[in-house]
Amino acid sequence: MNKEKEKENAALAAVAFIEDHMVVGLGTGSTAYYAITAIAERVKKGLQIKAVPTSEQTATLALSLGIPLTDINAVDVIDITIDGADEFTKEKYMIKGGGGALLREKIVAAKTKREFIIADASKLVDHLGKFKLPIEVIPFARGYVMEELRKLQLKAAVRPFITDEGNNIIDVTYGKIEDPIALSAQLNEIIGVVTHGLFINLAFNILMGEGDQVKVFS
Ligand SMILES: O=C[C@H](O)[C@H](O)[C@H](O)COP(=O)(O)O
Repeated sequence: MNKEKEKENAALAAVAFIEDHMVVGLGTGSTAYYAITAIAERVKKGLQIKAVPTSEQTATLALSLGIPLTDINAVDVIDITIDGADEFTKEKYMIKGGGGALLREKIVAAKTKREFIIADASKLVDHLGKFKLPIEVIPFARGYVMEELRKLQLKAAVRPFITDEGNNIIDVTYGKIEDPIALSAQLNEIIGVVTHGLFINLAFNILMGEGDQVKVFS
């Protein structure tokens, strides 16, 4: 079974949870793409939802497919969000932000009742850290944060990319993250860090396509 089919199967399983009148968060990336196109198909058939996009890229895609959008600040709660991940463990710890959308994705996830993460089987890892951890920093703090990471003897590089919020991203090589909860707290303490790509206690279910099955981590 190929990776794209696994992504699509996971996406279709998640989209089945969407009901009329829900506020739906739309993720970003190549896996979320399958969910967005499946949602658009249901909207064409009469499904009534309002959607909150997690990036400008997703907003453009959703609008082009006829999915009605709303402002995140105009809703009290988001019922369901469907988003991808760069890596995840069976404890539902994740790294996100490979596509640079981590900040809005994290805000949307925090405001969501049921966050469904969809992925192909290659994203499941025993320990996070093979994927470089994205850290979003305000441009003014870029040099300072790089220096702080250097002091910790970490390999870090500024990504040639500006986020939707006008910030920079620093990708940090960890190799193996022993304690994601402690690392998350440590990174949040660095002045100038807006957020980082560690998502902890934010997924309701992870739906992973594996062969022609969809495995659920809850
Ligand atoms: O910033 C991007 C997001 O966190 C994506 O959800 C993540 O990078 C996974 O993307 P993909 O589904 O393309 O692997």
